[in-house]
Amino acid sequence: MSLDLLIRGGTLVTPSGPMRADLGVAGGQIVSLALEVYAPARQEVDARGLHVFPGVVDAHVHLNEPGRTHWEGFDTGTRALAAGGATSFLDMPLNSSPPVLDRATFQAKRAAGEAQSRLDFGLWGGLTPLNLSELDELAACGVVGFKAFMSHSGLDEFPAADDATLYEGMRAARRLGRVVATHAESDGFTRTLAQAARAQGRHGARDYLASRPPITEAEAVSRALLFAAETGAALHLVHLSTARAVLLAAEARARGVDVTAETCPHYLHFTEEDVARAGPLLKCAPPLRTDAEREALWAALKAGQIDTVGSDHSPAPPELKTGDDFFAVWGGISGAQSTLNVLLEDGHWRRGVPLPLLAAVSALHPARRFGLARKGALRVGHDADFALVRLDEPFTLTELHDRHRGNPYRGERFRGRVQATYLRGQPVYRQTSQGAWFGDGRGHLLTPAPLNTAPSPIPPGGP
Ligand SMILES: NC(=O)NC(NC(N)=O)C(=O)[O-]
Ligand SMILES: [Zn+2]
Ligand SMILES: [Zn+2]
Repeated sequence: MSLDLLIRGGTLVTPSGPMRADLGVAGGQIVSLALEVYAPARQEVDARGLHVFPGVVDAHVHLNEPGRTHWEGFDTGTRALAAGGATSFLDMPLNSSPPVLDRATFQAKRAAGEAQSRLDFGLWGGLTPLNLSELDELAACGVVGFKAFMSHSGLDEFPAADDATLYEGMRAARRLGRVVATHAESDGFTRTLAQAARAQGRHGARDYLASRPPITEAEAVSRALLFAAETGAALHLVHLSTARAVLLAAEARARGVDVTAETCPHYLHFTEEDVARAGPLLKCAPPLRTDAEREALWAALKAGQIDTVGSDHSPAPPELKTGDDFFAVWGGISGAQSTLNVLLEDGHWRRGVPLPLLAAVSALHPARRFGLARKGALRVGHDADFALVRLDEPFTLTELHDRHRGNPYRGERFRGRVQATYLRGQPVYRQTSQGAWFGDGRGHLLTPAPLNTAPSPIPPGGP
């Protein structure tokens, strides 16, 4: 067979460990994977000295198009993702305007993505008190799952799911074979604590952090787990910020609850000290935590208790990210480009996390969990989605491609630079001596295969 592309001599990061092998691509798919591939190829890439990672599948981004493209859109957002080694992503139903709550709003976002996205993308639908009757339609459209907020989302057009809505939504999701994702912070807790602080004129960064303590996450996670246990729904806990919450998920899973846990690069890289220093660029909800909490999250990840790492890339224009009232500035961190950088520098280099586990949380597990059958692994028959990475190359992250200049990772030092990213065998990003190069291909909408059960864990500590 003749190949379109041959990646020669790289170190492939496979679930069973790093492996020196050639990778042959035809028709956008991986067709051969062997110590030495002899077939003729239209193009050959010398990957000696490089690691070949499965393309990152970022299951949590907010690209906000249509309607708030000036916050972030498919074009700039997917440049950043591609430069960070991502090849597919799942876009949240907010903060695009209107949010994705029914067929018409799904179609509008789908059209925007098909016109502008450089990467393959799936879409989350919303689960709010406004659209319980639209979940069947959204499933028929091909959403990967339903996203609910258990506290205020920041936008009145996307109201939080009260208990009855969340419970009914889970029953529907179970019937429809889709995952429910929760932003799990207790509304009662956070609302009261925030009001008390503001009433006393306390509105600094530390006051904000103190208004969302770990118990607010643990309480909401427990409630979501109870509802998942009762309804049999598949639950995905997004952006867990504490090891306590991760442990609650692990215990529930041991009891047979179909639950997966996500954390984000910012909880693995920054701490509350950084929030006090960097200000609103590091405001998010749930907020950044202590150094000890960050270490506990890494331990949980190493132990296989964290299934996925998603960026929760959620930028806003600079005017919404400034101001003296920390409660009033927009919450959300720009991190689409740096997920793999954080996993490699903080995980591989500093804490000895095995590469297959890093590939699992960033690619294999999100692909499995959300039914993306041909994504997430370097495997014959899968889409030829991968990133070429020079693992030991130190660099300072200065060239960022997301919409706005404000990015908390700007100036951070990492080892493990992405040299090139390929989507279905086509280059979408390349690091050149003149800077970044981007291809002009467009991504496809990804719709989920019928729901898989929880991802098969990689043994802790690697194979
Ligand atoms: N509306 C948002 O983009 N919210 C996001 N913002 C954060 N995490 O601060 C989120 O995922 O909750
Ligand atoms: Zn959230
Ligand atoms: Zn989010």
